[in-house]
Amino acid sequence: MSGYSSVFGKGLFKDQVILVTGGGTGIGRCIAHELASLGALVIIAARKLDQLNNTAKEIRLLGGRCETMTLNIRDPLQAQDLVNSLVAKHGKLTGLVNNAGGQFHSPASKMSPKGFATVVDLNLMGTFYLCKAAFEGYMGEYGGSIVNIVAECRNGFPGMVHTGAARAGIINMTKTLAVEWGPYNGIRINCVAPGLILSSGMKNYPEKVLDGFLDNSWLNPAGRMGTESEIASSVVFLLSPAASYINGINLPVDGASSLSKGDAKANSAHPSYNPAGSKMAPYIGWPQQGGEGDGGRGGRGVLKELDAPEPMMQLYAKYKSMAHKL
Ligand SMILES: CCCCCCCCCCC/C=C/C(=O)SCCNC(=O)CCNC(=O)[C@H](O)C(C)(C)COP(=O)(O)OP(=O)(O)OC[C@H]1O[C@@H](n2cnc3c(N)ncnc32)[C@H](O)[C@@H]1OP(=O)(O)O
Ligand SMILES: NC(=O)C1=CN([C@@H]2O[C@H](COP(=O)(O)OP(=O)(O)OC[C@H]3O[C@@H](n4cnc5c(N)ncnc54)[C@H](OP(=O)(O)O)[C@@H]3O)[C@@H](O)[C@H]2O)C=CC1
Repeated sequence: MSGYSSVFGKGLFKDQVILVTGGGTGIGRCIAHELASLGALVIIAARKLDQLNNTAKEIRLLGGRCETMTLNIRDPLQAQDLVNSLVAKHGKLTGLVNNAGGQFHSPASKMSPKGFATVVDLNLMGTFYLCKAAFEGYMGEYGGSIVNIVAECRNGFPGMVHTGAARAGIINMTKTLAVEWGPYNGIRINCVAPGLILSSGMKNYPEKVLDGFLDNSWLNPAGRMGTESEIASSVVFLLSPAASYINGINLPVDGASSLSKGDAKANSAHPSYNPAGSKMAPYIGWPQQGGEGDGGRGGRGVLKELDAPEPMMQLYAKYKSMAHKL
């Protein structure tokens, strides 16, 4: 169609040098492919060089540009060195995707302090090191765009308290950096929060946990897991000039599963797990006008506290009998 000009096209990132951490596998690999197909020179970095080289080879075979560098994101000096040598070689670092990360499944009650700290160190600290290195090594002077891959955690993260805390920290850090760094030649920094994604990352989980992920599909309005491409396309958008006025956001890409999550089973390993119902007394704000006997049904001239199907009314009556008395 004539008269329209869209940034979306093969040359979208043609002058860009974009670093993708964890770009050898899974979601990072898919992001690297997508960016290279749109013209970027993609630098993929992680610990295992063989995986990185395989991905770089795939990209080059398809006509894209990709280089590899080894990196442990838990080491701030490695992050700094990598950015400095990359900028020395290519003259710029216009984009950064902090995708490397992960965790293990464990109820909080069974998690050691070191296990918690390890995952916070990997995800939260690792992301901070790379952001800071990119700012100091290039973006602070010339601008750029950063996307942090987190995990959907808006309702907490039952079964993975460490990563929920770390990712929430990244989301908040992102907001702060958007404000602090926006004025530096328009740095933009945003998050993408994947829900359950069919990716190589799933290989890290034992069968029982995977069964739990699959079981959870009924809580997901999409009725399915997501794809790596669904994450990559969101990253492409946020890195692109089409998102030039978007800064400091977190974009959940989860089929709305985080809006419907209610995974009370996640802590079932603890001996005090009580499937019969919570022992925490509910708070009910209605005045105790009808007494407890009517279960909030009204009648005898008093206010009806709840208008619901009978099974819910019975539950409400139970809650009323447990309720905090103020
Ligand atoms: C249940 C239903 C929920 C439904 C809703 C879900 C919606 C979203 C789902 C999101 C799913 C997420 C998927 C992904 O993220 S895929 C990416 C996957 N990749 C990974 O996760 C790999 C991550 N793992 C690692 O990188 C490392 O294992 C890790 C960094 C975590 C640890 O490596 P490190 O070598 O540093 O650790 P150590 O072995 O030295 O151990 C340090 C302490 O941590 C404890 N630990 C480590 N692993 C485990 C484990 N599997 N279980 C328990 N504890 C563990 C270890 O014991 C050490 O502590 P202690 O010395 O005190 O014992
Ligand atoms: N798949 C899913 O359902 C979800 C994934 N996520 C997140 O998305 C991101 C990508 O996950 P996914 O592709 O599924 O899983 P993968 O396990 O395939 O990807 C993780 C990548 O991170 C790299 N990595 C891990 N630790 C380090 C480190 N210390 N330094 C440098 N690189 C590291 C790994 O490479 P190497 O081992 O070579 O270092 C690997 O390439 C992760 O942050 C993950 O937690 C979030 C929510 C859901």
